[in-house]
Amino acid sequence: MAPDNSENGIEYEPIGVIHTPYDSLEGMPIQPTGARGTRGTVVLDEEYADGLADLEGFSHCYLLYHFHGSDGDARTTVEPFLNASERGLFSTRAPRRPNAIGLSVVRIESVDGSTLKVRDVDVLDGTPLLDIKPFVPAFDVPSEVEAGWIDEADEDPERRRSDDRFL
Ligand SMILES: C[S@@+](CC[C@H](N)C(=O)[O-])C[C@H]1O[C@@H](n2cnc3c(N)ncnc32)[C@H](O)[C@@H]1O
Repeated sequence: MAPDNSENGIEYEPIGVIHTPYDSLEGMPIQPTGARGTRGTVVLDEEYADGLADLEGFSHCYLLYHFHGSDGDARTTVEPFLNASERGLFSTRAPRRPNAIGLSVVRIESVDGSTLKVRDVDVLDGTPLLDIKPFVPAFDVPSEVEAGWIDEADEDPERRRSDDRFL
């Protein structure tokens, strides 16, 4: 049943769970570009299964989820995986944040009942799912893009692997 968010603050309930081959933070990819080909299964709670209708026509979708292995944290700087210096939290994708919400663009392989099979997943097995949205180039890809300090980062995001610094 959907949560009642009408009063005092916001409370989300997971709508499903993301299964992946990654059962440890050590050595896993840090972004979908580093997880190319990795298969995952998104299992939606039955009550939301009808919401997957029409998604099969899209090649990619966003998964929004809760970083369940990381405590929420109000610190405003972090040392990200890609650089050996502190950065402002909101210029990073670090999992330890005030609201531990992650997002990944993944490739859709199939939709079957309440199950969505995807590729290129960069999340831990058992990650609670908050939402799914289609990736739409006409909505989501701006014509000119700069990626700040990440454009000049020390490390290649495709090759860089995770550790447990954000536990
Ligand atoms: C840098 S974050 C990026 C995730 C997502 N693509 C984003 O931009 O929000 C990816 C890292 O978060 C960590 N991670 C993945 N799933 C997690 C989970 N469920 N709980 C805590 N940490 C997680 C792992 O260290 C992984 O390498």
